[in-house]
Amino acid sequence: MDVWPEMQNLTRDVISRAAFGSSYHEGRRIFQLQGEQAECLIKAVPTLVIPFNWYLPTENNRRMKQIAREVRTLLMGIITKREKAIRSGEATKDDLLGLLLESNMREMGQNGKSNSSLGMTIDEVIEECKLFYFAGQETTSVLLTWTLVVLSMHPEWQEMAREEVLQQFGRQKPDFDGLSRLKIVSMILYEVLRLYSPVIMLSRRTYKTMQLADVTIPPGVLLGLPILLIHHDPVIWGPDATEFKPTRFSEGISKATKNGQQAFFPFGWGPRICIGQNFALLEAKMGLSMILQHFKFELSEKYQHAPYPVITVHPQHGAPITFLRF
Ligand code: HEM
Repeated sequence: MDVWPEMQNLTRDVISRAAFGSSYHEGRRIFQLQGEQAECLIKAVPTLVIPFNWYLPTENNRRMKQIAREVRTLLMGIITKREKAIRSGEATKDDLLGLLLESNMREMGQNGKSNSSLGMTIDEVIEECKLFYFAGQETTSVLLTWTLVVLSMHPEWQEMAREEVLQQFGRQKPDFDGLSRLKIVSMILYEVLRLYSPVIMLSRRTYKTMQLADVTIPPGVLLGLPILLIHHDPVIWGPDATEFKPTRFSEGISKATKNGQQAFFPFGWGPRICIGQNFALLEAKMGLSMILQHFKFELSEKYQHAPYPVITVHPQHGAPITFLRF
């Protein structure tokens, strides 16, 4: 089976339930559209050097605007339904959207104005929802897909991970405490995040003159932080930088590099570090543990190794893997 769409469905379902309380089916169209939007964006990137190209009514630009409108309408529907349910006391408030709306309504209420500058506008709530839909699933499905591919290529690590999982949980459903104790599985996930960082690059703009070693950077300069490149640099990781070697993380992240340099940042760094990193790692450990508990797996003959970036690193020709129940 091609595990790539399967992992996408899994992580969509998880984020949909955790963040929006709705089932995967309710968000299905939004996910399809967000995926198509990412493809359109990638197509548009080479044309951005043409001045004002962004505003031209090209087919790609028109489709992007259409998608943005449709996603907005769909999210608006979910939000208004939820606002009504909160007001009538019918809604559960333990998912992200519930918490966001409830706190927003309280904020607005306390300030006695519906347009209080302290609350969020409906557009801001929509933007937060879009970000969580995208940030919360695409990245984690990529992590799980590459983990299954890499463990198929390295059956000895697959077996070690399975042994650890079976020792911890047997055939029982994994729980939070047990998942936090999985050492080999964590090392494997870190190594996959290093070699196949779902996000390949971050950007930052200087807001004042900055000094970087002996380079002075004026305000307003856009800097690219090439995560994937740094994660593969032999100067930092050693001559085996491109090899799958989870043992480099056996004493934690800070000891994984050659001279203790902070060079592992798949979730970003600083004040804007990924808000969902613990959620993502827990989800990946849970998904992987449940697969390892029940299946052995290997790459199908049809598999072609071709990681390529569509905002995150996708397997270009899918990830066909054969599963054997045991
Ligand atoms: C393997 C999985 C994931 C990876 C590799 C990842 C990676 C990242 C990265 C690199 C950033 C940008 C940080 C920066 O600009 O410095 C980010 C931001 C963000 N991520 Fe994740 N992420 C993952 C999973 C998740 C999940 C599961 C959620 C939600 C539950 C999530 C929500 C967010 C949000 C909301 C932001 C924006 C934070 C901000 O701008 O302040 N991410 N993520």
